[in-house]
Amino acid sequence: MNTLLEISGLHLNAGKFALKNINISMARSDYFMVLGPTGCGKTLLLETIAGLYMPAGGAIILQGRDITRLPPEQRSIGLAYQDSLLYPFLTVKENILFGSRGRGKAGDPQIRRHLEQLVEAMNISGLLDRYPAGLSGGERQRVSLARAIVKRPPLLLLDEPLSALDPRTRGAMQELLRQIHLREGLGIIHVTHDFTEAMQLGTCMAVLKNGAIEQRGAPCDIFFHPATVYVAGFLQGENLLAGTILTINGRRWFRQDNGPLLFGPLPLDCGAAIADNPGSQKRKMLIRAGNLRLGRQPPESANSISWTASVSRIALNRTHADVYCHGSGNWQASLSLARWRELQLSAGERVNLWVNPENLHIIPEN
Ligand SMILES: Nc1ncnc2c1ncn2[C@@H]1O[C@H](COP(=O)(O)OP(=O)(O)OP(=O)(O)O)[C@@H](O)[C@H]1O
Repeated sequence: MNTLLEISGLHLNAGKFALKNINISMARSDYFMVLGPTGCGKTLLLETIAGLYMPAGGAIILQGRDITRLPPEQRSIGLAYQDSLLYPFLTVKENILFGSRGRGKAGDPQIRRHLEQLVEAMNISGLLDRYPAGLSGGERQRVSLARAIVKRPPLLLLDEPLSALDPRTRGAMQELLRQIHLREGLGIIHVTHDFTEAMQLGTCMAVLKNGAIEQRGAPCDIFFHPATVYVAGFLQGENLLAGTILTINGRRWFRQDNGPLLFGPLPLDCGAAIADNPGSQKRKMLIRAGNLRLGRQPPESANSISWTASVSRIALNRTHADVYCHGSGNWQASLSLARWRELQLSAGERVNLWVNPENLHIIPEN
């Protein structure tokens, strides 16, 4: 891997809060999402990388250079916040060039040329002579992004850059960020509490819990294979069952607590939790709603684990329908709109639910 940023054993004390043993390794081609609930330390992490806080321990290496103790202006890192303040008495153009002006680089022909390309690509060339007061939220956000990247930093840090935008502007900004990432060739660390955004943009992801990284990996992998109940909960894991792992004739099964269902045989790779720690122990099992199948007829495959339940309600979304059922527990299945229209389901109806063993994921209880 062509490493852009290597953070190892980073510790930061901030009053009663601490960032603990943060390890991140990313390439220039990575779009790294940091995900977590409010107060878990996302902003502090970005600000420590940017140099606004001095860590108590650990190292931050950017492009092979140890920047751990350097002041922010010597780090070559761009930082943009959700509500980045623009200077009200400066035009958009002056705002974008502000940092460069302070360092005597605003007249640099390379920066000027880059500014022209950037404002064109970000669709803000018509705003350059305006003042921040009359700009919309989406326009302000694009201006603060342009300010953060005009000097072509190798690393861009974004703190919830999309959360104040309406869904349509957010979609357009996501596309813009993707293009900037590819075209400008800069690594991005993007902080959010929205896991859909993390799934849509990220090539890698870290989930934070109380100042420490709880899980790190590819977004899709974390989505289907959360390592802990905390991560499964934060990623809104839909069917999270409590139960026990049993060994029957040398094969492992999951028995649902307070219910009749037995799931298995479990595949060997259904979660490190069992391989490491076999025996009859308490576990959680996750079935993502998209992996829970639903129909009027039982499944055709003999390998599927199936049971019956009643439809309690149906919630329509833009791209799919969530069908909530009750029977041997509470269940949520996600159907494509085409499948939902084909089935013509109604509340109270009896249906078959089923899941294939390869879609069962086991998580330790704690
Ligand atoms: N300078 C500081 N001194 C002391 N405590 C701080 C400081 N900055 C932040 N904190 C505390 O550290 C914790 C983490 O804050 P941080 O802003 O990093 O959270 P966050 O994950 O970004 O939250 P949000 O999603 O709400 O922005 C919070 O409890 C916050 O009050």
